[in-house]
Amino acid sequence: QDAAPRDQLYKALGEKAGLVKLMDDFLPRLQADPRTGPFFKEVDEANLKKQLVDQFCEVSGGPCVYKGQDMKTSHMDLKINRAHFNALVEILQVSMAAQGTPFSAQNKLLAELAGMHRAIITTETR
Ligand code: HEM
Repeated sequence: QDAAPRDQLYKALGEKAGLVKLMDDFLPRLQADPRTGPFFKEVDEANLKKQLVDQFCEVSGGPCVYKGQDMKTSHMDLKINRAHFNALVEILQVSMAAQGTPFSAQNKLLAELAGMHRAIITTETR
């Protein structure tokens, strides 16, 4: 059997245009959800969107190079706990489902991102 091409997930996410559309849906949901909204009140939205598109593109095997800060540095002052992290993952899944992303691709992307939890979660307190 041939190995899956390394950009298979990127293609399933609809490539760059699909990721831009995903972020157009995801960021407003993050802002509207009471669990995550407070974190995103004063962020530079255009920059965050660009960084997320590049990061998800790279993580999914696409032809992008993420040039933002590493996950530890960008989240260290935010006091993110497990509940915040899980809420973001849940909202991302809702967004991917709304885009019609195939379920297997949803799960592959979430598995990649789940591996970043140690860098992002910095507190046990609520
Ligand atoms: C797997 C989960 C996550 C990923 C992949 C992720 C990814 C990113 C990326 C790529 C950036 C941009 C960094 C830069 O501009 O250099 C960022 C910034 C940010 N993230 Fe996350 N993040 C995750 C979880 C979370 C969670 C759970 C929260 C809060 C609920 C959060 C809140 C923020 C905020 C507020 C910023 C903007 C920081 C600023 O501009 O000062 N992130 N994230």
